[in-house]
Amino acid sequence: MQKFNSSKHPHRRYNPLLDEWVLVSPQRTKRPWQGQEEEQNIAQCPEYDKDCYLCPGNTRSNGNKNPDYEACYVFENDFPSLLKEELEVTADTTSNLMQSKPERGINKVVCFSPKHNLTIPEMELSEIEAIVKTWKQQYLELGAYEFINYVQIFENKGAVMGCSNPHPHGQIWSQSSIPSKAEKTQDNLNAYYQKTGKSLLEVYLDEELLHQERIIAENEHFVALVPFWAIWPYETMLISKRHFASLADLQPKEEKAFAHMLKVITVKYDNLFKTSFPYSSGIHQAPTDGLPHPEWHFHMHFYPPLLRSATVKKFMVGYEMLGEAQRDISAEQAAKILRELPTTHYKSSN
Ligand SMILES: O=C1CCN([C@@H]2O[C@H](COP(=O)(O)O)[C@@H](O)[C@H]2O)C(=O)N1
Repeated sequence: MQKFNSSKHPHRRYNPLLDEWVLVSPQRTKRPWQGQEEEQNIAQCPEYDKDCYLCPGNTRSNGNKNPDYEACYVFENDFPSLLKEELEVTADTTSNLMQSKPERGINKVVCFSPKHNLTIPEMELSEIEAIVKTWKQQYLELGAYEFINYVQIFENKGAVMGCSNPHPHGQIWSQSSIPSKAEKTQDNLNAYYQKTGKSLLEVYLDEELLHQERIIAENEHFVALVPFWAIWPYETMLISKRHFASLADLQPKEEKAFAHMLKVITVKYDNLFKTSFPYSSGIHQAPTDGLPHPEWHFHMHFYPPLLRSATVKKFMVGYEMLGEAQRDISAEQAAKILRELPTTHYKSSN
């Protein structure tokens, strides 16, 4: 019988944050591709677009006017997925199998820069630090509402991610409940913490730093890596070295280090296929329910769709919808490729 080799043979990996498995098939990376190719959106954007709803001084689609902002600009989403108003709940008529409940929340749009054509990897560190400070301020402000118990900060970047506008921006959806993925993460972090008195991600990070094979970059306060259980080909995580629960605890030096690591990972991403690299990214951190959350360990996920070029993306369909997530290229191979990419943006002159 042949000896199992994880870089050659199919195997499943366990994700302790979501209590799920992923199928890894490293032997499939050579299969030919005659499927869909996403045409590359290489149209060069101007620094200001008079028709852009997010550009400074422009009027948004519902008539609200943006100020001539010079750094980050935050406004309440004109088409929110959640509403602030409290609703009177009538008697519950559904069965146990059909449960539903009203959900309140506040949606914000965060414009990262007044420049329509700037992206995070092309920003100065000071501009990225301004985004981090804005995220922290929004987390504190939204978390202070008594009916807001969870704040999801995220960015959909690139048309292929359904992003409706190339202007650099992200969103914040804050709400009364803890949404499913954050709740599953919290349950698993808490189970580990109750059992060991330790932070699952702190112990995990120590092991990864020992192995080094999935590490992409590190600075004094943060590590960028491809998680052992990664699903998307170039999925990564930014994990704080210190065990703290949320942006509320981020110290000034950590703010700078977080901004630096955001720059490093997004520059490497753009350098991978020499294109503006699409992704959905988001921060997972403690709820704002006023309870102590010693189990939470601040971290950020990057879920990029591209598979092997600027125009070939991974699809989570078929077996992944019915069985479980599956990937070809291994986490170790993806980490090595990202680790070896330069931290100078391919478009920069210097
Ligand atoms: O005039 C506008 C246009 C877009 N928006 C909001 O901006 C958000 C754009 O974010 P995405 O491109 O990631 O979908 C989207 O949620 C949309 O509702 C406004 O609030 N006002």
